[in-house]
Amino acid sequence: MEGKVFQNFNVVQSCYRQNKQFKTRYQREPDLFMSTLLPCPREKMAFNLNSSMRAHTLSKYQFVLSKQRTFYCNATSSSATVPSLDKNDFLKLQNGSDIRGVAVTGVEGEPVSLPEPVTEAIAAAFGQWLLHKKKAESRRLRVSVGHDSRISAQTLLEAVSRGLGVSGLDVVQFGLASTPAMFNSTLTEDESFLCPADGAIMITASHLPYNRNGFKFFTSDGGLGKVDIKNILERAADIYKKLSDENLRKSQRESSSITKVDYMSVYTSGLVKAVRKAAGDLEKPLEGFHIVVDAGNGAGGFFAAKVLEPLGAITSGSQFLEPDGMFPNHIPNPEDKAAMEAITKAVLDNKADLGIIFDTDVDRSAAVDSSGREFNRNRLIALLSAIVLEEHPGTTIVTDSVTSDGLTSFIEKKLGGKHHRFKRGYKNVIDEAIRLNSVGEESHLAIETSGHGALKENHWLDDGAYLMVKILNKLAAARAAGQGSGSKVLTDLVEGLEEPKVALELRLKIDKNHPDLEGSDFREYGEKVLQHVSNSIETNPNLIIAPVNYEGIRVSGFGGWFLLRLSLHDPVLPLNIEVNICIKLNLVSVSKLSLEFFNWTQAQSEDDAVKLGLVVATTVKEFNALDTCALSNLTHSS
Ligand SMILES: O=P(O)(O)OC[C@H]1O[C@H](O)[C@H](O)[C@@H](O)[C@@H]1O
Repeated sequence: MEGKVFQNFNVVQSCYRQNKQFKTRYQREPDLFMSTLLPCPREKMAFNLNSSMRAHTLSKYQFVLSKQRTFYCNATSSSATVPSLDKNDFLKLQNGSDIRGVAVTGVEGEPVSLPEPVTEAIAAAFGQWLLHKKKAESRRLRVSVGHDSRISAQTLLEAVSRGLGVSGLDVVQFGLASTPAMFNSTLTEDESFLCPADGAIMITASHLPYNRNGFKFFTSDGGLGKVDIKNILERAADIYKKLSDENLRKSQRESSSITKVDYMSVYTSGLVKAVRKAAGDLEKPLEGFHIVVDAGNGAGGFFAAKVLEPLGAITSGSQFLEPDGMFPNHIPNPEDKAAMEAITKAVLDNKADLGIIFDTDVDRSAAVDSSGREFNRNRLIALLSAIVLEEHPGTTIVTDSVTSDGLTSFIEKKLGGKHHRFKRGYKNVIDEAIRLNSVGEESHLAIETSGHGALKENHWLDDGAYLMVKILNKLAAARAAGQGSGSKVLTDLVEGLEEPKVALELRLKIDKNHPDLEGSDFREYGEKVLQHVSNSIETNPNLIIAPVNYEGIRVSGFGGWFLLRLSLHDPVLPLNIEVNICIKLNLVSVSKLSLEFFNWTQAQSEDDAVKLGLVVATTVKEFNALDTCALSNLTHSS
């Protein structure tokens, strides 16, 4: 592996140079350090504007002039003011285990909630949190920072780097990167790439619209969870307040080195090595395979040129590989219908063996076989389960709560594994798999219908690219064993998976301001709705409440099931309904398996879905704060 540090420069505030000893002392005492060193708002805003402009201008020439250069950013006065924000404003930026907000103007009714000063405070807070966590380290800490293709990426990258500098941490900028690569950088042992990083920040808002952005944080223990994110936002609110303290006007800033590193080359070479190893150390195990990639103009374009091509695959027909934060072609999201249609079309048009699609920051993925069948949602889980259960017979597969009944019988009856249907939320699913292992139940795969999937062998990292590597391994191994080419080996692996005829998700909004909430939290109201549905259904002889269920209420009946639960983030009760009428095939002569028969089963399934919808509509009708329009549309569609 060749070390490629292609740019290295230091951002040093001249006024701080005399305080070298200060730095060493306060590195160990972050709170004191922060309260003493934070600059005043006016200086700060000026610093933001000047430093980012100067850094930008200089960096253009640094590539040409030298590999290493030190320059100074002096804060000057400005009339700009930092908007007044309190702890609640910061806490509103939490989205489960991520931070998300509006980073640029342009969408009516969506004011910017993640401006540069807020970003700086959040990054400084992460630095402070990391210093606290790594108290025992005697050396200076470093944090890697990467971003996806969003139009606000560069501005936020600069603000994050300044914020980390405020906390006295060194910054290693990776540029365009994937979320899993950022986590990986906390594990890689290679000093020439300044790895391992003590912490990593990915600037991304996954598949959300162009005006949004946000952050994911990692240490070598994995992604930070909800509790730590809340802690960081609380710290950020305090830091931000101190930024407005006029008494700190004369404060000085820590020096911080910022180094740019081409880390994606390390990460991608790891993926290439994994496939070669699985194929018995063949240099080009995918030679002759035609695989098209759709990156949706996110960060995943690297997969074609840096992973597939070195392995020998033909990638012509790949599309939307260039980063473009306006996402002009489709949303980079395997859960999006238009996105899946686009990759399916590319596979069919190019007569490719396989199609691969990523979300914006490559922590999710899906695939399409040569006939245009999607490996997505339950079918992707079934495929990965089949691969993992071949390697680890009997292992437990942990999934989210909206997986189908057909998947359970496929995993348990066909593959001989155990299906543990847990909660929605990739972090919940991964943490549950880790917990199971810790109490002696072996689990090697945690995967969501959203396309987030993590393997024990890959440090429980939800990596869309690594999921695809597992699929490529299967293709390459089958070819090496002379078991034919193309994607048939994959399609055969999911043979027997029973898929629903009807699968729908309705998202029923709770009006947070409705008087029926009586000032209470929407979650409390949502829980009341769920309790009421449960009580009403208990006595219904046509319906069975799932005895083991980890969120909301899951009910079977009318040839299918529904799950009503509280959204992880929004004032919404998502309702999933799936129906697959079961016909005993031995009672139906093969001649009847015609289009007519297919249409009949479809119509029956739709009727059953409506019946399940009606059950919910009837039981929730007294809850006036719940918007049931989507349910009415369904039940009146029959
Ligand atoms: O609860 P919901 O609103 O349906 O959202 C649930 C989803 O939220 C985010 O997108 C997470 O990344 C997913 O892991 C999770 O499944």
